[in-house]
Amino acid sequence: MTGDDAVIEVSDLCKSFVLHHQGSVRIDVMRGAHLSVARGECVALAGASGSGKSTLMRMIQGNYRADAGRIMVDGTDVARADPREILALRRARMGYVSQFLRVVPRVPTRDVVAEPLLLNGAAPDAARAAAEEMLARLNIPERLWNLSPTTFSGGEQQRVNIARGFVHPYPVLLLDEPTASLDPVNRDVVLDLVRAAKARGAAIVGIFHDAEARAQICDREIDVAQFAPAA
Ligand SMILES: Nc1ncnc2c1ncn2[C@@H]1O[C@H](COP(=O)(O)OP(=O)(O)OP(=O)(O)O)[C@@H](O)[C@H]1O
Repeated sequence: MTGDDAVIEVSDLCKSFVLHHQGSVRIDVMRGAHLSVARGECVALAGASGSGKSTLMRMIQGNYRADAGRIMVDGTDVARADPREILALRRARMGYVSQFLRVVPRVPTRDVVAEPLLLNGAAPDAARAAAEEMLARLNIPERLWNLSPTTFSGGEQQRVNIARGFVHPYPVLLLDEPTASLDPVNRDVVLDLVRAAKARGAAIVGIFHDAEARAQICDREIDVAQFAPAA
């Protein structure tokens, strides 16, 4: 694949952490990391625990700052973008699904899921209807839709997160263990959502400890350990 058709293009990426409260110890996590993801492709970040999968994903998301290198995401260099540009990218073009739900307390589940559509200009009725369809698809009982998801079970919260991540057609999706706490039925729903996102052209980067899920939906695996400075 050439860089021209890549939606995500990471190059020469370096990251170390300095532990200021522990004698300023420096941990070099990666040097010269690179990654290319095209439209419609799902790439898994693989590698042993501690090799830097989450760190790389958080840098693509703009949560961790890169020490050097480029992180092009749908035309924006996240490594150099200011916070406003990163927020704009996340709002319209880069969805993120983690295992854990973080929401404003007391907002009903239906509104939590509709929010990405409303932020992107959808009409309230259409956004609510799309949110309900997604919640039904992910088997969240209708009696829960008016409640805040803060008291939901781990698997329910994860499904609300997934509904929120897939309700808007983001061209880029970052998935951090999206099937971790799910039963087989809901896991298959999520795998179908990923397949549909690929079919509409989304570029996806994911961390999947579930090897079978990874085999079903990922086109390639990148072993992040190859970017370790000592390697
Ligand atoms: N915020 C942080 N501050 C300091 N060190 C960090 C931070 N985040 C990650 N690290 C270090 O960076 C290295 C890579 O961690 P990371 O969480 O990216 O690995 P991982 O491959 O995702 O691991 P796992 O599969 O166990 O989740 C580890 O040595 C970790 O201690």
